[in-house]
Amino acid sequence: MDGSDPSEPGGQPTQQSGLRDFSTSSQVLADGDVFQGDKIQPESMPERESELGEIHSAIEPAARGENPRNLFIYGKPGQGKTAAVRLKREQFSQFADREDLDVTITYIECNSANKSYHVLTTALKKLKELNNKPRGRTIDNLYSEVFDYMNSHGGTYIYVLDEIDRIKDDDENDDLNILYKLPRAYSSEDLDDDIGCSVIGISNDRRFKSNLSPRIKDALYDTEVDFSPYTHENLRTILYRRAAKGLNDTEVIYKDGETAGLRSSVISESVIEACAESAERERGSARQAIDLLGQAATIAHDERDDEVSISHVKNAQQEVNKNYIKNMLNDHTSDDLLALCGVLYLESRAKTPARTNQIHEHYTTYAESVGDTPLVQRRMRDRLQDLSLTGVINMVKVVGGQRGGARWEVELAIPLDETVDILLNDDSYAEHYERIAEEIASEL
Ligand SMILES: Nc1ncnc2c1ncn2[C@@H]1O[C@H](COP(=O)(O)OP(=O)(O)OP(=O)(O)O)[C@@H](O)[C@H]1O
Repeated sequence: MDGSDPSEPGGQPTQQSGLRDFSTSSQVLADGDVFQGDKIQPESMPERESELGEIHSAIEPAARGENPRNLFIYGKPGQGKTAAVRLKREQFSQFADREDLDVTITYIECNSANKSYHVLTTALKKLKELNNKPRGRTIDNLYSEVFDYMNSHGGTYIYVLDEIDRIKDDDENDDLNILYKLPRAYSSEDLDDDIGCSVIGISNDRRFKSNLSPRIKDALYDTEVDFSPYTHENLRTILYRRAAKGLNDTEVIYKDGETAGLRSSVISESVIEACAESAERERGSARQAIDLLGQAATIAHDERDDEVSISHVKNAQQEVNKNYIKNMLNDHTSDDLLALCGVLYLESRAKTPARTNQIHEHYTTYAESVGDTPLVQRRMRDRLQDLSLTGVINMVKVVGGQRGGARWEVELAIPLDETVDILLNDDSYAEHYERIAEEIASEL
């Protein structure tokens, strides 16, 4: 093989052949990895100064040999919760090394450790630096092993439980629930008096707290920090720093220690503005803003352009929106999604804000069409409430209708076209929702 195009006499690749030359470099991208998922950890987060301060205050007692505070961090997706905790962990670990402090901060991703049992096996694997998680133990054994380890090694232990809302035990017994046990271990008989222990829980699910038993709530919620959605200005400065890292010939301009602008030959302020504006509209997610900029830069590179332009951003937008919406839908049950289909139908016919009885009518037809038993209106309204808590729809109570009573009004909070497109074409949804989505799409 000589790498030539066999379909062409003479073997030269052409535009028509659909083959593009590979390239080892890029006119715009200095390091595309900078925009990939959550691969790169920010070295500073000036937009989260006060939230970092709260994390700092919760951890710092450990430096004085006191027990650190339990902390609960809430915020919508992409608001820098994980990044902020990691940044503080890094900063504190360096300080602890310098000062020879015995503090262990263990980070556990509860998405894959979604039962108390799995959290404990993950904790043991990390604490004891095992190759695999321990197997075949009872939950009592695991608690004993974790506490024995802490008692015998001494020091202070901070457990970061990211996506803590994923922990759902089959056993309703609080005494065996990690969310009860760990935050109060410090004052229990499980740990020796000189051992410190606390929990930092991170969640993007507002429903989580309301579903906890009062005992767990009490144990877990010492201090709560809310990561409110990033503003347009926040997203702009986050994007400046990412652009300077990931794009060629681009640097942030600082004035008196503050971010003042961007100097670049491959991207203009207006393109950064467009990315920030789009992400702000979609609940101010930094992840989405960074994704969008990265996709736009990749399209510019693929097209062998020497600048990232607004039209690259527009092309990238649809793809990024779709990924974002898919992540949101993943968090919902089939009943939620059927109720959402009712909203989508009305939204596509410009009949929103809609009332629950209108949505229920379409929801019922859709549930029956896929062989599900429809919920009664009141229970379907609970499903709508769940969709509202994750930001898929807006749901407001309006007082003073025709009969003077209160009623709920609902409208879609995410882009209509992309949502319908996912239900219609995405492998995870199309099998169940394709027919329904076709009907909704018929008027788009
Ligand atoms: N202030 C910031 N400066 C630089 N990068 C940021 C900032 N905030 C967030 N990011 C980046 O945005 C992405 C999302 O952040 P992060 O994972 O911390 O969000 P999150 O709130 O934990 O989201 P989720 O609830 O979805 O897990 C990451 O790539 C992170 O590095």
